[in-house]
Amino acid sequence: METPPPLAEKILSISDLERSASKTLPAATKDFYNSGATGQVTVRENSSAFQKYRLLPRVLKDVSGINTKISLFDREIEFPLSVSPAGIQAMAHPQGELATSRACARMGVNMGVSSFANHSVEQITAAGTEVGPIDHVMQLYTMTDRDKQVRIIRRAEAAGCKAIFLTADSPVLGVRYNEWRNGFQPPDGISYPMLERSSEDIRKQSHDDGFSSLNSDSHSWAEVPWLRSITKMQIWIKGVLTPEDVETAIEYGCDGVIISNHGGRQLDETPATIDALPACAKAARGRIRIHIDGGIRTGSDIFKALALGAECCWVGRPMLWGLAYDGEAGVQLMLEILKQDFKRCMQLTGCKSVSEISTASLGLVCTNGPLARL
Ligand SMILES: Cc1cc2nc3c(=O)[nH]c(=O)nc-3n(C[C@H](O)[C@H](O)[C@H](O)COP(=O)(O)O)c2cc1C
Ligand SMILES: CC(C)CC(=O)C(=O)O
Repeated sequence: METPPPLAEKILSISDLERSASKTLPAATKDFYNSGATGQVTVRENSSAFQKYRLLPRVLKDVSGINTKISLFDREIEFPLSVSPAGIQAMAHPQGELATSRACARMGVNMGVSSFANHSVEQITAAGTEVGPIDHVMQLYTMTDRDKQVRIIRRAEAAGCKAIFLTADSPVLGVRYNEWRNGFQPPDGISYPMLERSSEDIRKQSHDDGFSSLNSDSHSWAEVPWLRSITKMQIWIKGVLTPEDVETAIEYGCDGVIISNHGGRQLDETPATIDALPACAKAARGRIRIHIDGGIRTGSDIFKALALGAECCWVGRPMLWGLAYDGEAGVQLMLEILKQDFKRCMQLTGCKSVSEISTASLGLVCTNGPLARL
């Protein structure tokens, strides 16, 4: 009898991908990837908050030849999405970040490289650029060892990264019951080349202690002028949720902010990023780039985020699910699903280019009453 093809299951959506990938992962890895902090309130709300909004299509509009592209780092990307920096991708697939980089390049989107990557920034950028045009950004934590931090910055710059994404929401790790219950540690053989940590070093400590020993809890906005003084790369702040911090990022001359709660993995019960976005975008008044991540799982989520003021969205877990499902091809499938879904959403709402997406296409669901226009 013929054996069925290995990937016979039809993956049509990111939830299909999540379901299928989660079955293939060891329990502690699945929990590490999928869970968040404390009561998981923000993890859940990041996705469910999108449901407050309804799409208001304009009909009988010619949507042949629509254009989903946006411009970022002086280049066009295929649609307003890129892959967030997320650590320890080799647990999902041995090729980890190399596979992600290739898939992003093939699909014409950009990628964030985590400080906790399992391949070096040089290997990751090379893997993508061999496939096609792609820009990378280097994610950075404020570290206790400043020399090591400078080495990461120099290496990222030499490898062609366009920006530093300074993660600002993590002076310490969030309260993650799953990691503590499971005694989470990356499996043997997995290293952090950017942090100059061998697998042996990593396995001497709990994940939480390992993080605290590398990262400083005495960070401040003074990081920004310090970074400016040592690099020409753009400086973005990742983890902003308030208009006040958008204003401060502008004062400090940052190039962009990512409206992010770290996928609900840091402080639980922060607002869903889609709920934090409108006030942040309003405060920005076009003076700084506003991007968003957290809970984005469909093309209409991307559409709603753009309508509410984001220039581009980023996804973390969907990439990890893609990797676990089928390595590079799985990440490509994830991006293909979101791209096609976003394109259909634009066509069905009557938007021919990304610049036409606005609150005119959104309504807000009210508990007792008609849909409110924004
Ligand atoms: C397993 C995992 C590891 C992550 N590692 C990092 C990291 O090293 N640095 C960082 O700034 N954010 C990290 N993040 C957060 C992502 O960059 C991003 O903010 C988040 O995943 C977006 O939410 P989503 O997963 O719902 O798309 C990580 C997220 C996950 C799920
Ligand atoms: C590998 C981790 C320390 C990265 C992180 O920021 C996270 O788990 O959310």
